[in-house]
Amino acid sequence: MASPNPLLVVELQGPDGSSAKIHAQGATLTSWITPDGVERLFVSSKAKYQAGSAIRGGVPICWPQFAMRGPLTQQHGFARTSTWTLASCESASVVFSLDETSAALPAGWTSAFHLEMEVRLGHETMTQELRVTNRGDSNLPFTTALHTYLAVRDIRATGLRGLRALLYQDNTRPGQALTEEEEEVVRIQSEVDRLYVQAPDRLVLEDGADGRRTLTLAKQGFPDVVVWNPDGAKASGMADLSDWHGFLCIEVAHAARDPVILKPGETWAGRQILGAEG
Ligand SMILES: O=P(O)(O)OC[C@H]1O[C@@H](O)[C@H](O)[C@@H](O)[C@@H]1O
Repeated sequence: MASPNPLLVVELQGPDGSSAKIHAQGATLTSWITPDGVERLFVSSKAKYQAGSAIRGGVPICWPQFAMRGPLTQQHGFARTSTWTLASCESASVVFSLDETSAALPAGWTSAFHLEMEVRLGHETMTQELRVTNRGDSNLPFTTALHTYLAVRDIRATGLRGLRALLYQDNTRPGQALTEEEEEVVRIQSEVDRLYVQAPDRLVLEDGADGRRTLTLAKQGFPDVVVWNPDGAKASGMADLSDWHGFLCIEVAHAARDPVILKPGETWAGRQILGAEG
């Protein structure tokens, strides 16, 4: 079988005039333009599109490990740095797949698996589903996230609804479990790197201080949510990041508590549904 092509890009057209682009490199969704012509995802202008690298922006897939929450020494795992294979494609949907025969595996990896990443455009919605099947004969544990870089006009004028009073683990203060404030809207005034435990299944992003452009983010199968923006000081040390003001990462995740443990033959699925309301 021919090797998957890291430069392959699939373009989708939604039934409502929306469009999307998905790169075979990491099966990374890199563009979702809603019918109003607005690009809803952020991709760094310094992003690298090459085998072995993760694309800085869009929706990289963290698997089989979110951050360093697992046995691998590779932050966020190898799904985002592997080149996936195009499995099927229609005008408004696509499925990419990855298994142990073509993934960029770390030394010592022995598990057999099959991943599928599906993107589907609907009416004012974009649905993205990750499916993981254990093809081996022993349990397959993993943590995971869809690391979504949402485009915002100005991070300082961005608000997020749905996190009120939630328990979170703060990655800028490791080891600390904290509780979010009682405010309805969380605003980003400095570096943020929080893993909210058992977050609600629907969040709303307000893009702009007036809250006029909103985006809803619904999740199924992912209990947790990560909110990340590095702010200026950390961003200056990231060679492939162009504009830290222009995005907020909201990452549906299964990472805070026990890993998913898939028995031989089992399949796990997690989904996010982004909806543009204006
Ligand atoms: O630079 P990377 O590996 O893409 O990670 C970016 C960020 O990803 C977030 O998910 C993590 O919570 C952050 O700690 C991390 O800095």
